[in-house]
Amino acid sequence: MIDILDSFKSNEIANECRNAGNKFYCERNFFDALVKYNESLCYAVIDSEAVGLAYANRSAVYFEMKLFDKCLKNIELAKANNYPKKNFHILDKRSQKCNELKAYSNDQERFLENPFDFVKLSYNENSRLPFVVENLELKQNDIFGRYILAKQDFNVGDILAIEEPYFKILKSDSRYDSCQETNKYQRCAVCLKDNLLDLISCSTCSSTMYCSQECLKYAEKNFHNYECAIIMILLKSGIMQMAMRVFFQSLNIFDGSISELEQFLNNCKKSSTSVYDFDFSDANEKIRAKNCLLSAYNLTRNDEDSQNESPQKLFMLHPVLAEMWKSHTKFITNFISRILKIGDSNFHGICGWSIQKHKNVEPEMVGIGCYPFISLINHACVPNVNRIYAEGKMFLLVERPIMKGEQLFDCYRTTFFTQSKNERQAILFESYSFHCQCEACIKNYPLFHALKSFDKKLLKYAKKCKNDVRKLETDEAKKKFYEYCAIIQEQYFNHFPSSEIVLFQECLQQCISIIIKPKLLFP
Ligand SMILES: C[S@@+](CC[C@H](N)C(=O)[O-])C[C@H]1O[C@@H](n2cnc3c(N)ncnc32)[C@H](O)[C@@H]1O
Repeated sequence: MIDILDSFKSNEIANECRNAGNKFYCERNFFDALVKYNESLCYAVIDSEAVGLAYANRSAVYFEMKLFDKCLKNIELAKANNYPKKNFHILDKRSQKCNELKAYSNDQERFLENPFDFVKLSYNENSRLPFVVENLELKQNDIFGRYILAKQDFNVGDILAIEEPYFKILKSDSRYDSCQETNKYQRCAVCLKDNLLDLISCSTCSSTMYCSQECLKYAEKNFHNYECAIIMILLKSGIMQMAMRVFFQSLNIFDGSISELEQFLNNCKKSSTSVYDFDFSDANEKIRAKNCLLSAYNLTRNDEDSQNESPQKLFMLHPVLAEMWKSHTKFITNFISRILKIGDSNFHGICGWSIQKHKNVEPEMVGIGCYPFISLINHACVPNVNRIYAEGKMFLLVERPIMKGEQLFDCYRTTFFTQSKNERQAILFESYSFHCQCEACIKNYPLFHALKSFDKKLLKYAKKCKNDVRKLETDEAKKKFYEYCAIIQEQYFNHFPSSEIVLFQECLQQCISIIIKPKLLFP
């Protein structure tokens, strides 16, 4: 059973974690050392020596990693946070060495590339939705519900949207596939970035860290004011954690007034409200928050299987929430139940790349997010766009040519060349209650091994590219990305589906992974 008290500070645990970190440090396992030092920092009682010791030990790792600015910053933090004065000379010596070496080396900086220097919208932005290109429009029909239509031709490699979720949570629950229990000590609870593990702790609980004072203040204002006291239970509550986050953030838009939140939602009952009804270029934070709430609250949901878990137990753990529950039981029950139903078909797992060397091979699950624009895109087993995550944002990459008047389709779970039509139809119906009628399902496209080839020489080249692509350096991957886009664009109209095109599409995805992956890795 999870104990709510487990989430509070304890110098005994802080010391244990620091000792465990020291063992990793001696083995030069710097990643695990930093994770343990972060855990130690999180458990350390505010204003105690344990806080300073955790920062000091982190500075030692950054020194070894030649991350001199981070080392110096952590030395300052150690000194400002009760590191024993009698040992200041150790930090002063490290600081001096750091400054000497720093003058000769800016080696590490070249690894800190921002993926969004490469990943940019390919066309003018929509003036009201600055994260989406302008020549797309929202439509609706009986088969698909809402859908997104292209108002111009788009080419392979184009980027049509870069969406950042307003509602998102960091997951630290290993019951989820590839999600690490220690994520809470590896990533910022607000922006989900790792900041090379240079995180600061919540001053009250022992399970929440941030990459900056800005993120810490944002959390305290927007959700952590409620979450802090019940964080251990929330972290283990599965998708309920996300529903509760949406509730807390929504409540804080109205400065904690549940009556105002209820009234606001009652006044905006129009069920078809989508991102296209709002102006997201408005810089006013409150207006943006209300727009995000309404565009998430009106995402499609399947009301058929109605019974969801009640959040009552969670509300009873917190005096302010317990009062709210008593006065607004029906509203809260309906709100949480609606978010859970919306989540079933709309929330996306957020993937990220570990900065630990041996774990940087496959993306890991980092969190859950709500992306109200990307959620308007329907499924096809033969998609024309691909959803890709980088630094908590999701971008839409065109992976086969899209003609003016065509609908955008992404792939929810099943692609035509890896699963048979029957399998795909069963999975989609069970998870989303629709019968897929995409071109792959109607024309019964073959599985990969049965796909036709149209040019033996090109097929040989595609296989070689597929083999070599993982080993590319970032600059080579950027060049190859454009080469593969051009091949797919040129061959698509006469030769899709074919082995060559599917292989080049896979190469394209690999190139993007190489471009967006962190380069500075910890042993
Ligand atoms: C993420 S939403 C997509 C946008 C949705 N059409 C809307 O109106 O908001 C997912 C839901 O859209 C519908 N959907 C998605 N792909 C579909 C398809 N290929 N055929 C029919 N319905 C589809 C299903 O109801 C599914 O649960």
